[in-house]
Amino acid sequence: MLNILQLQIKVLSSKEQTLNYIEAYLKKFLHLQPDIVTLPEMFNCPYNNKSFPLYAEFEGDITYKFCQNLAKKYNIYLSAGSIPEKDAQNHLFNTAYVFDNNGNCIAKHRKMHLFDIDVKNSQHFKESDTLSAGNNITVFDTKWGKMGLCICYDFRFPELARLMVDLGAKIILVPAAFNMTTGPLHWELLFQSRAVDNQVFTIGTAPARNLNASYHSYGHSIIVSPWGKILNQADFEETALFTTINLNEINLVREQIPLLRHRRLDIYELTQK
Ligand SMILES: NC(=O)CCC(=O)C(=O)O
Repeated sequence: MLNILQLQIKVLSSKEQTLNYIEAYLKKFLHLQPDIVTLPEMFNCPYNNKSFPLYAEFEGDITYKFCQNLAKKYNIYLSAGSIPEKDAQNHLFNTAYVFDNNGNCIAKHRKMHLFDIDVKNSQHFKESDTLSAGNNITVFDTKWGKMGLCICYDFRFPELARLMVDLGAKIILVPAAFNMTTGPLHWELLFQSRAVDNQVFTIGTAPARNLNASYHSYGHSIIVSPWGKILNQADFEETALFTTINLNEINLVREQIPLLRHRRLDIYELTQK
């Protein structure tokens, strides 16, 4: 059994205030004894290209340290959403970290597929105006087994999820911030599809909607079982989702519907370069 707490928080314009707020908000739910706490994509920065360079931090700076301490202080695994990260060459990345309950960083993922879309008379966003793409598939060990980590638009690519599962991931963590055009159509569908195809738990954590922000998050943080069942889902407001999952469900569904074994790997293969 694994207790998951997803914090669908609002992103404030002051980074310091957001970090303080996260700690205060988390404290309200600690009595539930979460094992893993998850945060949204770009949780310390308004989601827009103007803000990414302004809020960006080197690895090990204030937000990183805050997350490390939070994990250790409250004895939780923290999937620390994502933040704008800068490197020594001043490249910016959309980067997700996971910390264990001793505050050790056990995973780092730089968003591989940048969110560049242009829907006619509707949602336009071009992350590549400011951000560079990461090049690594991220699967990491925990005491509950292997988990995969990707960020929002990354999750649209079924090849990535399948490669994570081939590397042993049993849960896929997705800090995300879908929008009001694609969210209502694709959000649930994607989390259920990836869960059903790969027979894993999928966990998407989004920011709460802020109508004063330039980008309106769809919210709807979600957790789906390997059967494809939505176990819990938020609406758009600030909230915390607490869900207990049974990892045995992965084996059960895989024994009863042996999709991964039934693949015709003699005919086709998916390989990582
Ligand atoms: N932040 C993102 O990557 C947004 C992805 C999104 O909204 C989509 O439709 O995909």
